[in-house]
Amino acid sequence: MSEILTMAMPKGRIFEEAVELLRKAGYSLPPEFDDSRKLIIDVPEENLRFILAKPMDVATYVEHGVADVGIAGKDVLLEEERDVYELLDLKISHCYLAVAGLPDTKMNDVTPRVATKYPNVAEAYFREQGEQVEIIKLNGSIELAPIIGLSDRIVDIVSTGRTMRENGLVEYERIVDVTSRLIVNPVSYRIKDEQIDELVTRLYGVV
Ligand SMILES: Nc1ncnc2c1ncn2[C@@H]1O[C@H](COP(=O)(O)OP(=O)(O)OP(=O)(O)O)[C@@H](O)[C@H]1O
Ligand SMILES: O=P(O)(O)OC[C@H]1O[C@H](OP(=O)(O)OP(=O)(O)O)[C@H](O)[C@@H]1O
Repeated sequence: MSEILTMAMPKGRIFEEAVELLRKAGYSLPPEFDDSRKLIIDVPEENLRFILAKPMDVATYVEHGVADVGIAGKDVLLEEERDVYELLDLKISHCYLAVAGLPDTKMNDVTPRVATKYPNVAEAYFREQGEQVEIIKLNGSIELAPIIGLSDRIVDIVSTGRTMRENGLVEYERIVDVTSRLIVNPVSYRIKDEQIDELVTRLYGVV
């Protein structure tokens, strides 16, 4: 009998797609996955335990080994740089990170300000461009920042482009494409290699 594998799942918009993918891969997940406020869901028939975390925290649980594997957006992995291995591109929750701002505006020459939920990604991007900027960390509604005069630019997720459009912003540069990834704790990968390989194989077959 193999050990229980603990998987950290991101609550929010990735969750539904991730559950659908796991079901496609043949995992039988109970109705609790469709409508519940539970943060831990055990599925003993599959030898799986699911923990439901904030998307930005998934890699933290996996790095610390309280979850063996997890599903996280590439945006989170780039921002957090956690000590985890990326095993598979699940090709769900497609979007990209971009620099945006009000149309036909230049960055302030003296103190260009960039608002974002992704301070590390933004910092690294502008450093590579040779531009020194002040990063302003926000937790959401990032598109507000240039409209209200808090920043010259934003670095944020774009999917359909609707939020930018409806708030009168334009895209200046595309930074990186984002999809969700299956990640693993390096120690778990050694100890529970057979179970994890099976998970990867089954998911690989349906992505
Ligand atoms: N508009 C989008 N379309 C598709 N995928 C997105 C979009 N926005 C974010 N994502 C992806 O989904 C992940 C989780 O986004 P979600 O909005 O559910 O979480 P969050 O914004 O961190 O949570 P919260 O809004 O509760 O603070 C992101 O890390 C990213 O990979
Ligand atoms: O291109 P679109 O399809 O419009 O999607 C992009 C929007 O989605 C995300 O916001 P979210 O809904 O997570 O809101 P928040 O940033 O305020 O949390 C992202 O931060 C953008 O604002």
